[in-house]
Amino acid sequence: MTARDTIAAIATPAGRGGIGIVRLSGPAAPDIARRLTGIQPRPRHAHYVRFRDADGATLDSGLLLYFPAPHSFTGEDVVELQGHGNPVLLDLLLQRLHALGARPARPGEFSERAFLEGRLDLAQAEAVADLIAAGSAAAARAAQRSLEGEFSQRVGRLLQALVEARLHVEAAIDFPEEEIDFLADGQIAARIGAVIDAHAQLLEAAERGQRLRDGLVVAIVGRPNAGKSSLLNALAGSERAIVTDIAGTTRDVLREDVRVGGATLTLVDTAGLRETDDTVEAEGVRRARAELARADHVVVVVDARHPEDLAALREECPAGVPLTVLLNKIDLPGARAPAAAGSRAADAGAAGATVLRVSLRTGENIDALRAHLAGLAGAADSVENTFSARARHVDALRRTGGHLHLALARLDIDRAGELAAEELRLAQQALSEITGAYSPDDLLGAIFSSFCIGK
Ligand SMILES: Nc1nc2c(c(=O)[nH]1)N(C=O)[C@@H](CNc1ccc(C(=O)N[C@@H](CCC(=O)O)C(=O)O)cc1)CN2
Ligand SMILES: Nc1nc2c(ncn2[C@@H]2O[C@H](COP(=O)(O)OP(=O)(O)OP(=O)(O)O)[C@@H](O)[C@H]2O)c(=O)[nH]1
Ligand SMILES: [Mg+2]
Repeated sequence: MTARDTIAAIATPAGRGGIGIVRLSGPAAPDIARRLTGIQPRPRHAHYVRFRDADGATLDSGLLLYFPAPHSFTGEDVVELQGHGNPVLLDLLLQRLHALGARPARPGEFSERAFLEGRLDLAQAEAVADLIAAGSAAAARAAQRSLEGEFSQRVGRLLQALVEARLHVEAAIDFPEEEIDFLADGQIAARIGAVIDAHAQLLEAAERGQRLRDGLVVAIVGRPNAGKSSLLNALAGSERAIVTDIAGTTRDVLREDVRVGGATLTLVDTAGLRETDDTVEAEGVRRARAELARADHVVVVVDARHPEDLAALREECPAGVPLTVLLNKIDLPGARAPAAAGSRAADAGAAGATVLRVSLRTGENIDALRAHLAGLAGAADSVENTFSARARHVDALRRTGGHLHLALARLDIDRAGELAAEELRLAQQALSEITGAYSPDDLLGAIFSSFCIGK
């Protein structure tokens, strides 16, 4: 442990409010508090005091709290000054604290110190920021669960099983005369198999947690005039996009966050896909394809009078991205389902996708569409055991999984104990990045700098 300087920041949001809080953390905090207020703060006691300027004039009056190390949010000496919520007053107070020897905190520096002091692991520190950023009750509950260590504990349990499997492999290598037996009797492979199963469950849960945190990105694609922009407007509840009966109306990509059920989705409206000589429209089509390539989910809107359009559209969609097919305009005569179209191509187009028949004009079946989308976004999942997760965590878990599968292959197929051991070591390293037990140098800076100041 190295001695640290003392940091100060306004912890409450910018703007006027009932109360404004300035927080100090570091070894000089109690002394700075004493010089600011003239009293010696008692641990975990609320003092009503005057915050004084250098010349003794009252800057503000408020409450003073002192949490001595290590029993504080950061694990260092923490002082809170709870004054009136006026940004001018709070700035003056902060300047006074700087004059008394505190330095401005960087974004996330309080949480970073809590991490460095071992008060929170990395996933928990990230959950603090996610809790503050949560845009729905479900996302907030999930972040709370991560903050309480739910995610970290599950990572910890997997890590332990992985380390045990690794020890068995290492032991087998260390006793070469027994190695062949060890590797052949299938017990170690079974152990790794169990770790792989547990890993798959955790990855799935983390992906759900990430969807809750980040919201699902849903690209709306289809032929011109199918009703894509009408869909965006219907779900946004406003005339966000221009809708006309002219094919090729939408050219730019339009994004809109919409709430369905308890979840938030980002809908992406795009230009209708078709060959065109119009330079502007062609650029729109190019952008539509780019959105298609990076969406979490694709809604293909098809004019129900032309279900045969579906097969070609389906070919445009990247493999592996889940699809919803919306047969729109069922209010019009001539609307058909793909199966009824009698076309094999249309049937193939709908295979494996959820198909919903709607009219965006009359509103028919829109509720079913909403319920379906809410389910996709995780609102319908048992929120009870969901925890929040970030892309960083999901990425680390995917890399862990890759190494686990390789480890099993080395063992089972190649009978190469040393190579299996190395894969398990890499798996352990990737998994440890989540809670920060192992973290590459630049990772911490990247994580904490995205927090708010004062957090
Ligand atoms: N005024 C205020 N409200 C706040 C915070 C804060 O820092 N200040 N928080 C900041 O994020 C959150 C609460 N999180 C906190 C977590 C730990 C400790 C803390 O001092 N823990 C010590 C002492 C516990 C005790 O007194 O029983 C400990 O755990 O040892 C304080 C706040 C939300 N509300
Ligand atoms: N009858 C009927 N008309 C609809 C329905 N949905 C959309 N329309 C009409 O179809 C036309 C095209 O709708 P848009 O939402 O602009 O279609 P789009 O897919 O965004 O078209 P582009 O932007 O040109 O690719 C408009 O005149 C809409 O009013 C529907 O369910 N029934
Ligand atoms: Mg449009």
